Amino acid sequence: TRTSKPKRILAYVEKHAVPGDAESVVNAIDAYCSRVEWAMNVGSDKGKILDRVVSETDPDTVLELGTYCGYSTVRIGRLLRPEARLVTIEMNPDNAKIAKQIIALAGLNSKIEMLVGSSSDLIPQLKKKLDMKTLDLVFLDHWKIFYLPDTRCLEETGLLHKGTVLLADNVVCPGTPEYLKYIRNSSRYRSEYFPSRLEYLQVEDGLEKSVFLG
Ligand SMILES: COCc1ccccc1-c1cc(O)c2[nH]cnc(=O)c2c1
Ligand SMILES: [Mg+2]
Repeated sequence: TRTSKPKRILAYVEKHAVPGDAESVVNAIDAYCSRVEWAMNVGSDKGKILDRVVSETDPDTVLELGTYCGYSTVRIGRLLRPEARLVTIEMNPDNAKIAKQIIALAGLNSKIEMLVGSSSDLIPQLKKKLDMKTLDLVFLDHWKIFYLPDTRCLEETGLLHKGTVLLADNVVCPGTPEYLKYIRNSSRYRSEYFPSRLEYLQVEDGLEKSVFLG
């Protein structure tokens, strides 16, 4: 097929964003997806909550699960200090190709590394592959059935430290019942739900913030 939704989003960003201006990239994607065609970016309402959590955490190391077109990758990356690092994992190579171009256009290549593959395969390799000591922030925004197994894997690979923040998108819509049940009942986390709206729509959704207690 000639174009795909991610390709149409990239074309719109190339036309309307200012190269090197991450904010203009975020605004261009929101303009396109609110006016032309819906896409599963975290969006601006939940994005403002994401911004606040990122700023309060002020992380040196961030892991994003689920890149899609790179909207939240850029949204997070624009708030990071120059020496901070964000690793984002995307399993769809076509999406990864588009996201790489959107991240480059935002001028964030120096802070962001994209890995293409399954999170379950790549998480165990993070420690040695990227000399990842531990993660300060994890943004879960990929397939909902992977939230819990990937969280268990992060625990077991020693990538979480006392105070690591897990922030999960879509805990209401489409919903992540197993993940919520685990994280809210575990004595190893302190969780808080931030109600919001599904991106570009009036449907309820929200973010679950969970602090690892060690
Ligand atoms: C493909 O379903 C799209 C959809 C349809 C209806 C409601 C929600 C969603 C949705 C919203 C999101 O923010 C998402 N974030 C990450 N991975 C997703 O699969 C995802 C799905
Ligand atoms: Mg999402």
